[in-house]
Amino acid sequence: MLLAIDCGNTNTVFSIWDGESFIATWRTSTEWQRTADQYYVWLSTLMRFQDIDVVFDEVIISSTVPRVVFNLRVFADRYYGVRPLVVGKPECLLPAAPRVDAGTQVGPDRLVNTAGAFDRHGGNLIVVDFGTATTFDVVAEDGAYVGGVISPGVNLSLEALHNAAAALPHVDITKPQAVIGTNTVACMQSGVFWGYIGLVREICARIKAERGLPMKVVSTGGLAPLFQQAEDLFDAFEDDLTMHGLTVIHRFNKENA
Ligand SMILES: Nc1ncnc2c1ncn2[C@@H]1O[C@H](COP(=O)(O)OP(=O)(O)O)[C@@H](O)[C@H]1O
Ligand SMILES: CC(C)(COP(=O)(O)O)[C@@H](O)C(=O)NCCC(=O)O
Ligand SMILES: [K+]
Repeated sequence: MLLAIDCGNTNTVFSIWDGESFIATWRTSTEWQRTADQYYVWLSTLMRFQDIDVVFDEVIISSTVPRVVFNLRVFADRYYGVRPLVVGKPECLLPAAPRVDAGTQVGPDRLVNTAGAFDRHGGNLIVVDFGTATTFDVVAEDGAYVGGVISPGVNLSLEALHNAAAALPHVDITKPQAVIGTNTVACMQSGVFWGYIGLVREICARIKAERGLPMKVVSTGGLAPLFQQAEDLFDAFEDDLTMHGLTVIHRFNKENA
């Protein structure tokens, strides 16, 4: 049984893959201080609660937060006797090598999204991931990551307004009824929500023009559902894209080890 761990800057997701489907998925906040023992107590409690009695013989990790990887490695080793595969490390093979500037460290989540999206849709894709940051990953014809765009995340933008302006409150994002807000909260939600609609439309159009090709746009990440219901920006929405990518990379490494 495979345990797949996707650690973003805000949330860490654990999924159990039985070779054909995910039998369970749990989410916790990302905290680099969390120890191997704390991960185990948390995960084993949830597994018992859902009557899931499985043994992990493989673990794969993607982490945008380098500091958490050490404790996740200890967790895999101490409790399951497994040496995990860590995306971005030299020993973890990728189905297609990224084509970027020499010395660039591409975020592992972006490499994983690329592998997952190419497996499902083939090449010439834009993957938009609404996580802590909003990232655009450009996937070439052959499945290679060839660059992209990093924008501030939706919640990060709202937090920045709140932190920098004394009179602006903490606000949760939602789709506003109108563009013209008639109170402070509505004004802030409108600025961020409709601003993001414009950002996504403009960036995707420019990427397509730069590549000179028709491209499919796939969305994923914690806040993707909010934008999926809003406008015709995406050809597909996949909330499990990163997890799927982890299983693709895991399979590729097994087949090519
Ligand atoms: N179901 C949800 N509803 C509302 N906000 C969410 C939900 N899931 C995640 N978020 C928020 O969306 C943002 C991105 O989350 P996530 O995709 O988990 O980020 P990351 O992968 O960078 O850790 C975070 O600010 C998080 O608080
Ligand atoms: C851009 C990111 C911060 C996005 O992280 P996330 O929103 O998934 O937490 C992450 O992919 C990262 O740290 N990337 C390294 C730089 C790069 O990808 O070019
Ligand atoms: K992201």
